[in-house]
Amino acid sequence: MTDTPAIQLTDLSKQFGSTTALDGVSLSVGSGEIVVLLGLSGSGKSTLLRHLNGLETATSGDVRVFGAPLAGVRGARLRGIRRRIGFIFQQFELVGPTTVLENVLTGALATLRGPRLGLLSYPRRLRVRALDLLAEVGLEHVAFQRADTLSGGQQQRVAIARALMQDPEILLADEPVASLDPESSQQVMALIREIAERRRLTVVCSLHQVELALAWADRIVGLRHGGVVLDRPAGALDADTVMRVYRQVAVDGGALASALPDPAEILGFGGAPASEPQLSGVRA
Ligand SMILES: Nc1ncnc2c1ncn2[C@@H]1O[C@H](COP(=O)(O)OP(=O)(O)OP(=O)(O)O)[C@@H](O)[C@H]1O
Repeated sequence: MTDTPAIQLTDLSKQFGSTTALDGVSLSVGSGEIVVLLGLSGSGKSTLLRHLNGLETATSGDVRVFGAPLAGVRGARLRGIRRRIGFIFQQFELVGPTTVLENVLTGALATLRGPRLGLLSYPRRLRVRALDLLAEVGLEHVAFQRADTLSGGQQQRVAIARALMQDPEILLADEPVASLDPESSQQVMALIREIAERRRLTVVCSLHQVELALAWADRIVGLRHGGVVLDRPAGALDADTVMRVYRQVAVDGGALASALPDPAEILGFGGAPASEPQLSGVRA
């Protein structure tokens, strides 16, 4: 790990009109760290991720990636930063009617001039590289198949290969297994971890599965109403502890809450989180 954090957020806040999506988030992620963001639906996970590659601009506070502030960065400089950051999404975002290989190749578009249409419009060295990446995610045998003929788990692996075409140093993942069955979810998460370790990537990934997060992450950051309420090494937490916090939140200060230890005590924070009426986003 280098001394400069890969990601540094200082007092980051984001307003969408009257909605506070992020509320004074400070977070430092070291190079090579694998971090999971947990939190109820609407707690700000996607908004936080989107700030990390300049898809959102902060209302206030500071976002630094590789030590460089993102505020006011536009055009070629922003594209240069984004090239170092891969992003994978819940719905894979593949072009269904085109081949798997061409989908992977689109990951290199930011490095090329002009539009590309068809496999042969990409330089040979990139086609070779895309095939190598498909082999890395175990899908070289479907390279020439249409992307929309693959299973969800396979499509997410194609999306991972596409992100790797950029040779990123940071990988952001927004609920990458939310559309997958439990077995495919395990496989995809194992693959991301394996690739991240091999390539020494910094990973920030939002998830809704508490058990999976605990088994997979180096560190867990819990968001609530756009603020950080938990930041601990995964090895220092267990599912019961994390779920107690969700339940405490869900019972709105009722009987279960009073029967449990103060979450501030469990989590090492100064103040207990306020009540949270919705539990619909918890899919643990
Ligand atoms: N572009 C937008 N315009 C207006 N409000 C937004 C926008 N993006 C997010 N929000 C709001 O900001 C808050 C945080 O949303 P965000 O999508 O970051 O939550 P999340 O934790 O990722 O939720 P989920 O787990 O459901 O994906 C929510 O209240 C949401 O409605």
